[in-house]
Amino acid sequence: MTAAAASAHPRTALSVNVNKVALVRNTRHLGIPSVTRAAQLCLQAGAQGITVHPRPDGRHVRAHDVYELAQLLAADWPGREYNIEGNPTQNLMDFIRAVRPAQATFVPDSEDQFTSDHGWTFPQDAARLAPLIAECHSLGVRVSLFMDPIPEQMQAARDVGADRVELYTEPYAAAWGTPEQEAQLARYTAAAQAALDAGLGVNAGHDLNQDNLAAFVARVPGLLEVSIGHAFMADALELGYAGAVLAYQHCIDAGMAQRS
Ligand SMILES: CC(=O)[C@@H](O)[C@H](O)COP(=O)(O)O
Ligand SMILES: NCC(=O)COP(=O)(O)O
Repeated sequence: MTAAAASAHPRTALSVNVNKVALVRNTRHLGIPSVTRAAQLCLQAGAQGITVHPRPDGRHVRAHDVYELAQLLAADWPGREYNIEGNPTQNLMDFIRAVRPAQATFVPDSEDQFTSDHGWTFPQDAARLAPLIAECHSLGVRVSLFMDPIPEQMQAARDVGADRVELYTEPYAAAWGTPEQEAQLARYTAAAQAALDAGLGVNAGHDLNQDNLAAFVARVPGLLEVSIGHAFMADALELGYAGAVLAYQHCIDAGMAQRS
């Protein structure tokens, strides 16, 4: 990538989601594998951030993890970002008020949801999100809204006060390697451009992996951050945390090199 191109496109940041380390840890009362050690090793290897999604049922990341990770990042990694995800009408705001992370990602999940599978919808969700977004801003916290890749929804996300959107990428991942792959990429490219046109930053996440990441980075304009957990941790079981960070950074750099 030329220097001019590099300066034109900020490098897409990798935020490692450590939910699944906590999931395994919770299957015994031994405290291993350590969530904070996983984060430390990922940050040492160059990850630009750590993401957690402390769901109300405590199935994986729990309150103590949220606070321990906040202490780790503040003490050892002041330049890296902490991204806390959740539903702001459930338990998320208590964590945001206590921790004041770099970013809060609002996700419209129900308490017993298997995993995140949809974004916010406007105008229906605007009235209840606006004051919560304003409160995050008063605390100095950036707000990203988890969104489906629908261009027509992006201006409304901006109008409610969001700084960024996180494009929900499961449909893209599910189409990878099928005849639908290109159509999905075009869908996310259009949604990202609409977000940029509305003055939003663009994040992305859910089911991104080493196979589908480079093409996404190459084609989706203005991609500031990808948050990756499930596939990352599956790869880390084979590569180690540092090896997985390097592998995913390689995918990001390969995608950056293909950007026009
Ligand atoms: C919002 C999203 O897509 C993921 O960040 C979410 O954290 C996945 O949650 P689980 O790890 O509980 O599947
Ligand atoms: N916001 C997406 C995220 O943090 C991790 O999603 P996944 O890679 O576990 O699907």
